[in-house]
Amino acid sequence: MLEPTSPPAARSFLFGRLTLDSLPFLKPDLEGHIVLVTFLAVICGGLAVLGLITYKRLWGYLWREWFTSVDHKKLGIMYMILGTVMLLRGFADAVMMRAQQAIAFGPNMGYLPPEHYDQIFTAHGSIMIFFVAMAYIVGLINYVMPLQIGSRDVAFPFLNNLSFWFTFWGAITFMVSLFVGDFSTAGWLGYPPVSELQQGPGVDYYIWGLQLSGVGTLLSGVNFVVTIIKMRAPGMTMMKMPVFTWTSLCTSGLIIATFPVLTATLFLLSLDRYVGTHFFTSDFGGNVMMYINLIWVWGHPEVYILILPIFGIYSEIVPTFSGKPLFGYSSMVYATCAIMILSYLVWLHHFFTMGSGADVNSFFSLTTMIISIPTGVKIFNWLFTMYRGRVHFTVPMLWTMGFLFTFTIGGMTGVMLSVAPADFLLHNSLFLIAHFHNVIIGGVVFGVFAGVNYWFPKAFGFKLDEFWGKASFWFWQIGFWLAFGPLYIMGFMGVTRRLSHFDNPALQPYFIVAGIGAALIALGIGSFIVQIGISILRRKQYAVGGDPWDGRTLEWATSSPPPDYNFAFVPNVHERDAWMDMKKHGYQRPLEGFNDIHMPKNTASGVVIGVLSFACCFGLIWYIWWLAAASFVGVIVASIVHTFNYHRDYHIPKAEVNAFEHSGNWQDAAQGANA
Ligand code: HEA
Ligand code: HEM
Ligand SMILES: [Cu+2]
Repeated sequence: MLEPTSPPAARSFLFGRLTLDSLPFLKPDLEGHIVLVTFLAVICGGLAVLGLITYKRLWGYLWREWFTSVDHKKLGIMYMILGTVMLLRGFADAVMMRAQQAIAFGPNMGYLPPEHYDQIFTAHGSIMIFFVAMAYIVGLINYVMPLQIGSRDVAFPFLNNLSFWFTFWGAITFMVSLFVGDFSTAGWLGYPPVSELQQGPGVDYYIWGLQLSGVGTLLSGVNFVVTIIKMRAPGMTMMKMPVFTWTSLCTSGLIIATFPVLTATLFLLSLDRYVGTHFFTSDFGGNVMMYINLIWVWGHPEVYILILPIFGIYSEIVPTFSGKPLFGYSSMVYATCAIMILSYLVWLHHFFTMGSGADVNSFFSLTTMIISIPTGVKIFNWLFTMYRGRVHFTVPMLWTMGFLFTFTIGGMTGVMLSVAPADFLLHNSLFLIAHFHNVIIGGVVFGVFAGVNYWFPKAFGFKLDEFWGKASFWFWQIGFWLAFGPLYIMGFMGVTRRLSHFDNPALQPYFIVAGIGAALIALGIGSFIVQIGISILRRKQYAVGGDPWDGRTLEWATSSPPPDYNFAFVPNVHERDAWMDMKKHGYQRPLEGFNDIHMPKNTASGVVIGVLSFACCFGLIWYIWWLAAASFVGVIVASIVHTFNYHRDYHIPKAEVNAFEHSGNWQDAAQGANA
């Protein structure tokens, strides 16, 4: 039997099992060269960025205004930047897989050996879920939700900063594995026995990267729930909350209930790997199915954690650009809650084929199908909102239309998979791969782009370029169908997932089309980056006021970008769509009578605890025990020291508030609407 760890001979006290052989870019083969080129590119790019920051003397500014910031708006933006950088990484992995599968037929083995291909799909899947989709979602909730409920920050601002750094260092852990050591080959959910028996540090990178970011996410979930429950503006009852806030609440509830399961499961897996227990392999009474159940008890709700806030984004965009209140507000809220609860009752649909028997399968089949009903309620509510509305086809609305079309099809193929007997044929086929990219790209990714285009003017005071926004949309939309349409077809023909080589040459044309689709998606990502760049260059021309879209919810009641304190006076809420209601009643922004505003102060503790936690994880990954122990003690000490910091708040003097409220930053609603 394989030993879970490498032979002790290669270990030293100082460096644990880290040796020069652990550096893949020193290996003289093709893979070594690929990693070397990537490594050099990253080093050069990194040095260029660091050099530029130093040259422009930005370090102090970044440290004071961003890294140590507890402002939910800045943290939100940092999450969005993290998500975008990781999207480039995750997409690079996808392109490598598409290139391999387009050429590896018959005698041609392609350019990636199987163990490398396996690392790539594992890294792609886990990066896309944890560091792209989750980072984007936590970022958007962070930015928008406190503004929507008329609050000045989240409930625990320091915790928010700490969450970000945990997530950030989790992402760095994954990135380091590219150049030092290797990565897990066990898939994005780390199934044993592979995850238990794979030698080397790969699985440990996976475990500790996810532990760091998982704790960060859990803390964000707690923060959001408390914020939404306790910090709403006066008059905003639960049933007057904006739908995005509702979906954020439900998602945070799901996070609180499921992420501890992930943490515990990965902890048990690390016991199996580090101290030789056997929770998840058959020796001594362990059981693989235990892991499969636990990981899906987290994994299935996770996909609804991703989609619920995105549904919230569409629920804000559709009414704004249809010039009507959302159709069926209450049914939207109840549907969200129903999905939240149902998402706990379906996890077994991921392993219908693993021997639960017909009765159990039927139960999970039915619960899965039932989720289509609240989801359908939402789809029809959006359509009825548009019906007889004056629909403006702005870029956010375009993404929304693309979502309605694409996601509905992806949802339907999900329902096909939920038919247990059909799943015996489709499980682990390319049909499954097409299903979930269909809902994740057509739902989550499109929604993030819709949300970014919608709220960007709020965050930066200027709109994003329309032409490049539309270009990005069409490249993604067409690229998606070319990339994943062939996978549906091949899935029906029985082609399974996670293959790095094929014998049947008849399949090659499908994979080539899929490759072309990925190329179009690359153009879509490129257009998005050009869109941001051009808009920054033309920011004067694209400048807008506080309320560029004639918005309905409170985030549009303040300036763009909002001041540190969000609202000089906390708004009073009387109706749903509070800001639209205020506008209808001839709201005038008060220009006098300001008070000092009590705000949380920035702190370096989050940065320090984040770095030390990463050092601890790195030590654990490489068996550098002194580093792990020292940095663990460091984390505890830094946390205790932080509790003795009594300078946690400050007041923005009323003179400063007064100056801002009279400044050129302000364009009032009426002006804003026409800007
Ligand atoms: C955002 C992510 C997301 C979302 C929203 C969904 C939504 C759904 N998923 Fe999917 N799914 C994944 C991400 C997601 N999934 C992932 C990542 C995997 C695979 C992981 C892996 O193995 O690696 C997976 C795998 C997966 C499986 C396992 C298959 C297998 O391993 O063999 C199944 C089986 O039941 C399934 C079903 C469904 C269903 C029924 C929905 C429903 O929620 C869809 C509901 C929506 C609609 C139906 C469309 C709109 C509705 C109407 C217009 C109303 C009318 C319609 C009807 C009455 C039918 N999914
Ligand atoms: C942008 C275009 C994308 C392309 C071209 C792409 C391509 C691929 C490919 C080729 C695979 C491997 C399929 C196989 O097993 O044979 C894969 C797997 C996967 N992808 Fe994507 N993907 C994209 C975006 C995304 C996004 C945005 C997410 C999630 C947010 C995602 C999540 C996953 C997951 C979870 C897996 C499964 C990994 C595993 O098997 O362990 N992908 N993708
Ligand atoms: Cu599921």
